[in-house]
Amino acid sequence: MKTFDELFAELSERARTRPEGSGTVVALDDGVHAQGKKVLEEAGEVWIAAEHESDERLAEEVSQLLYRIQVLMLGRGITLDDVYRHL
Ligand SMILES: N=c1c2ncn([C@@H]3O[C@H](COP(=O)(O)OP(=O)(O)OP(=O)(O)O)[C@@H](O)[C@H]3O)c2ncn1[C@@H]1O[C@H](COP(=O)(O)O)[C@@H](O)[C@H]1O
Repeated sequence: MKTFDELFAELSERARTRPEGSGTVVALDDGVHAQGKKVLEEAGEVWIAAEHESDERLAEEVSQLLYRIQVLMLGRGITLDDVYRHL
C-alpha cells in the first residue's frame, strides 16, 4: 500500500533512472498527448464503475486514474507542490 505522495516519488525515480521494463518509462516516452488520452480513458472508466460496478472496482479504477494523472504531471514536469498550491 502507498500514498499519493509516495507513488509520485516512486514515479519520479522511475523517470530519473529509467529502469528496464517500467511501464511508466514507456508512458512518459509516449508524450503528453498519449498521457492525456490515458487520463480521459481512465476518467471514463471511473465514471462507469461509479454508476455500475462494485466499491472495489471503483477504488481500483480511481487508483489507475491517480496513476495516469501523475504520469501526465511528470510528462509536463510539474510537481505535487505546483498542484497543492491550488487546493
Ligand atoms: N499504480 C500503477 C498503475 N495503475 C495503472 N497502471 C497501468 O495502467 C494499466 C491499466 O490501465 P488500462 O485500463 O489502460 O489497462 P490496459 O488497457 O490493459 O493497459 P494498457 O494496454 O493501456 O497498458 C495497467 O496495466 C498498468 O500498465 C499502473 N502502472 C503502474 N503503477 C505503479 O507505478 C509504479 C511504477 O510502475 P512501473 O513503471 O511499471 O515499474 C509501481 O508502484 C506500480 O504499482
